Amino acid sequence: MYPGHFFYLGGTLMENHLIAAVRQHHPITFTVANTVTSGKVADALSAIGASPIMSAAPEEAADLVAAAHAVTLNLGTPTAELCKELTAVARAANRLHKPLVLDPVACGATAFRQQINHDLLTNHRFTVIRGNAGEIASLAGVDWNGHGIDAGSGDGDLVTLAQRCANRYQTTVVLSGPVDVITNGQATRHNDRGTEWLATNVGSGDILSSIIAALLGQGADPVTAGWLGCRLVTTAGKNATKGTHGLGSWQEHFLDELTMITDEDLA
Ligand SMILES: Nc1ncnc2c1ncn2[C@@H]1O[C@H](COP(=O)(O)OP(=O)(O)OP(=O)(O)O)[C@@H](O)[C@H]1O
Ligand SMILES: Cc1ncsc1CCO
Ligand SMILES: [Mg+2]
Repeated sequence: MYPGHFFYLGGTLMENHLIAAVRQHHPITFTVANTVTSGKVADALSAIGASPIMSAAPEEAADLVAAAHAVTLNLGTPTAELCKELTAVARAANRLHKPLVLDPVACGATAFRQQINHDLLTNHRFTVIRGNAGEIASLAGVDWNGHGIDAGSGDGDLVTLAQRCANRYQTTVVLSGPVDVITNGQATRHNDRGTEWLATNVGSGDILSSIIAALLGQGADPVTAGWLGCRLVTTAGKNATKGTHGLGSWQEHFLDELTMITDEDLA
């Protein structure tokens, strides 16, 4: 824990104060990013008040984890070389007790991605796994028609799916989509805000995963961080639709809304 971190108060975390705390303390949020959305994730983190840093060099993995308040492994563009980095970062995060988030992008799409995710989840402990329904189904070993980086389609109850994944890996799962499901296998929360622009925008999920890490870095418990991360992203996304003409203007408004968001907006 760090000075200024928030603790449980009478059993309830002061969710609203977490945003203020992030703006005041700027938790260093280290993302091993994908090569597509790295800049978008850094901008979104900066907009909410966090201090982003991205790196893919195993040589500095331990030093960066030591400096960071929380870490995200985003598996959007994996390579054999990057696997050294992923392992070094995950090992350091567990050793130094830093919150660790996994974004298993398109993990069911190829045997290569399946193997990397399997190895990471077998050898390291993750605080949160954040993925869409197709990704969480793949990790849970449930049949699903994934669609590249998108959720695709499948049968079954999303809460059961998320709980199964959480129990399998002893972690908290944030299953994102039109309704977000956040569960640690026992406690479960939902967030039903949003806009289809979030699905159209490439990297909304990547942004969400790293924002959840920033909230964990500020001392939030995993279910609270997952729920509040979803609430932040979907509220900013929804408010950004005003005066939007297309994806370009929505993206600009979205960053503005993330910057200006208030407790009343989130309520
Ligand atoms: N159809 C939708 N309607 C409303 N909100 C949505 C919809 N789809 C996704 N979202 C919101 O978008 C955010 C990102 O979730 P999503 O499931 O799209 O991630 P993802 O598929 O991993 O995205 P990406 O791969 O582009 O990073 C979540 O906060 C979720 O609530
Ligand atoms: C489009 C795309 N391809 C690999 S990662 C990525 C960004 C969404 O995660
Ligand atoms: Mg994704």
